[in-house]
Amino acid sequence: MQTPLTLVTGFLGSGKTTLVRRLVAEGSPRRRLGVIVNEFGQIGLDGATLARSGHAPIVELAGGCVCCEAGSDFLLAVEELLDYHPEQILVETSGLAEPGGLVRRIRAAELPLDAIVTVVDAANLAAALAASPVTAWQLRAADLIILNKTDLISTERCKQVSEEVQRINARAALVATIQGHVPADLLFSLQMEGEDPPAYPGHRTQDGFSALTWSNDTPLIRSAFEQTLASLPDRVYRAKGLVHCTDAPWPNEVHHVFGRHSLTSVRPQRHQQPLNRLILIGPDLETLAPHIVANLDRCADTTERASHWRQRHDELLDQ
Ligand SMILES: Nc1nc2c(ncn2[C@@H]2O[C@H](COP(=O)(O)OP(=O)(O)OP(=O)(O)O)[C@@H](O)[C@H]2O)c(=O)[nH]1
Repeated sequence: MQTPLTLVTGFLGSGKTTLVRRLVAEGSPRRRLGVIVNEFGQIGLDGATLARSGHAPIVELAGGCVCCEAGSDFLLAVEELLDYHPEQILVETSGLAEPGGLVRRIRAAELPLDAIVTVVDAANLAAALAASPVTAWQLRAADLIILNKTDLISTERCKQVSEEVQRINARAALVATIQGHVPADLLFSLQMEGEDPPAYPGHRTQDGFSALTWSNDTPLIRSAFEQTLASLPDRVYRAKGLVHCTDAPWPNEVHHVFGRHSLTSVRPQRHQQPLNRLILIGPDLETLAPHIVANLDRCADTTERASHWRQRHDELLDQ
């Protein structure tokens, strides 16, 4: 029997990696997982995040949506993963992928597809729907909708958002979650019903989204960096990356989703090059790029403090 696939989709920052990370960390009863993770930006970050969470084999496809630019590499990624003999393959699409195009590829390759799972940021559904038609396509394609981040809204609001989601897709099962907490058994017992979602070729060019990559090799002043994140233009819907600040030796995983940001300290890695990197995603970021890059560059700490930090950082890693 061929290894079945489950697609995990959902708009930028909705919590797809959080869900997959949990499944990888907790493992799935009876199923050895393999993961394909697709990123819109040129630098893949989610693969490293997932690798820190467990032992499942992971293949990363960066630099475009798996339904279009990265599509030709998708089958190669499946083949690569099959060398590890997984019993279930999770495919995490980029936040801008439209599932119909990917389903078409999967069907053409005669791979078994179990179900499409769509993760929704319950606190930002309206913003995501306004940001791109992809949000509604992802919802309509779903067999299971995971209404995530319900900790950020009231019970009353959660009910309204559930109703809105059900107006878009009345067929899918709906589960409200915090941090993508869904039992693996529920997720892997799904079977696709109904017709395949339609494909929307060329959706990326119509959307006008772009990814801006920023990196540098000097540790940052935390307060300045946080201030810069807080004042990012509204059009930057999503930013993520890994940065080092001079107040601590550990790197920080950075997330920014529709104006809300967080920095979480993670395990250090030796000789990480570049020291800091951030990917920012939104429509037509080219015009904003010089301003954003200048503000981020200004967060670098002084040469003297940076050299102290490097010494402390290297000593710590040598211990
Ligand atoms: N408050 C809250 N934050 C959450 C929840 N789930 C995820 N997050 C946070 O939301 C941010 C984005 O989560 P990810 O899992 O990286 O989202 P994603 O959909 O994989 O993002 P992209 O791959 O960039 O589209 C991170 O800071 C998560 O910690 C939740 O239930 N509640």
